[in-house]
Amino acid sequence: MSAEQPGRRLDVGNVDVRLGGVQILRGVTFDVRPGEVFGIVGPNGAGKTTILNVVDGIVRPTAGTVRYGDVDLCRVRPHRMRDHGIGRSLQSTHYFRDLTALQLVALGELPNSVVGALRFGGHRARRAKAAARDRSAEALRELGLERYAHRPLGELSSAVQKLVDIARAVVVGSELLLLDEPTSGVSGRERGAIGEALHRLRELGRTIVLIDHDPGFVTANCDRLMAMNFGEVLHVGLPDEVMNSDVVKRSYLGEAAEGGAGP
Ligand SMILES: Nc1ncnc2c1ncn2[C@@H]1O[C@H](COP(=O)(O)OP(=O)(O)OP(=O)(O)O)[C@@H](O)[C@H]1O
Repeated sequence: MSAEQPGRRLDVGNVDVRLGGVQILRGVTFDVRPGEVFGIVGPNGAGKTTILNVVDGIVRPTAGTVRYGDVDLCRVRPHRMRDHGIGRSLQSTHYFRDLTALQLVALGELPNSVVGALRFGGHRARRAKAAARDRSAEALRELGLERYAHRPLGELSSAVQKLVDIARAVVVGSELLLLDEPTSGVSGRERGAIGEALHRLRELGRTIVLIDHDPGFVTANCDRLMAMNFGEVLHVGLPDEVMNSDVVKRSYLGEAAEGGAGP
């Protein structure tokens, strides 16, 4: 990407994580610039999801720093990340198949609706609920999904279900979106729709950190990539540079480095 957009930068510095006596992350350092799509790649168990868990406060680092602009995210509780503009997609929407697209997106507004009802009751609670509904409909529109608003998720294609959940993440966090495998379970043909949505979100000034296993998808849709293995960063840089670096080919692509198939 060229000149940096205005906005907040995510800075992860020297993060270690130990869980159950096992070292999961070691010295992980990277930054995500405002308005960029930043991809994290690596084999199963490399520590990718743990990084998203550290950023949104579900896992606390045993050492290191995580800052978003001037906010120390290590001091923010997970349910307060929304106050700092941070939203996250679900790995699967399977348990919500009976909800309509609009209802799933509105789950992102639930804390505001519930707080409104408990605090104010009656008329103001109804207003808070209507505002939540409007905001959810707007997030669906932002991703061109308004025609699915009243359809149950279970009737929609995997790609559209993923996009609806990304719209829910947008409702939760308006600035920084953490997307865990947005193309998993989505056919190659439909992945283009996910890529287009990422570009649209970026045009609207949102910053995206995503994990994905599809080298073609991340190369086509990310501004920069970070490759990991065994809880450590192997390489951060432009997609082609990372995917073609010797250390990544050896550690991540495995056989591909010797002329075989990739993951
Ligand atoms: N709560 C936990 N307690 C102990 N070990 C854990 C815990 N959570 C994750 N791990 C281990 O940490 C390592 C990294 O897991 P993580 O889910 O971050 O990897 P990943 O790169 O996202 O993998 P995948 O691509 O399969 O989702 C794995 O070996 C995993 O078994």
